[in-house]
Amino acid sequence: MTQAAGWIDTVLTAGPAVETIGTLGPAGTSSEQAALYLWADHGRGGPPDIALYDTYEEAGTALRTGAVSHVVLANAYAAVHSFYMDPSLQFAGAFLFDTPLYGIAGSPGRRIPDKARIATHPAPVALVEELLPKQYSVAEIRYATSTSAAAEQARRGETDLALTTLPAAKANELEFISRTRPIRMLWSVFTLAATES
Ligand SMILES: O=C(O)C(=O)C[C@]1(C(=O)O)C=C[C@@H](O)C=C1
Repeated sequence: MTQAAGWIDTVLTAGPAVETIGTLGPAGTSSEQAALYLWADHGRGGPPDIALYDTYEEAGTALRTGAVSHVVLANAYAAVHSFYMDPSLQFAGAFLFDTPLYGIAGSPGRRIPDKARIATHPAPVALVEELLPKQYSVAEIRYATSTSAAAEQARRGETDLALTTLPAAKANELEFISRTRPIRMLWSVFTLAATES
């Protein structure tokens, strides 16, 4: 079933201009794609100004210190509560946006053991069981800070495989060995809370 992407807009349109968007990197994450979508609809125009951080917490710090005007984060992120609870931050809106395709990928030509070490971000870990071809089983799950960081682990040979996105697989010259699918995801956008004068 397909569903159109759509917006819950509280202050995105009326609030501060979307000047710079901070989110989770490195390049190739779902978050980067979500930030590009946010920029396309609400950015100030011109080339996308997107700052990628190793963690969502670092993106939050960049928002609090004024290095970025907005942060976008996946609602599947376990610590999303820390953004909702922080009185210095303001929920600006949310949008439904499918992630890029996720699948299990490895370096072409590299032997995959029957029991494989697999890198993944914690949020989509259930997709490992869902997508791993039946001839393989999991020897070890190694958690990474993002789907792109997971792909980097597989490229460096620290794991046999990674659960990652299509853009991150391409950037790290990995090849999918499983079927792929997107994740229907709600994304939250935060700005700095307006200060009382
Ligand atoms: O690692 C990424 O690509 C992300 O953008 C993060 C993230 C998440 O934290 O939930 C985003 C959506 C998916 O559920 C999996 C991972």
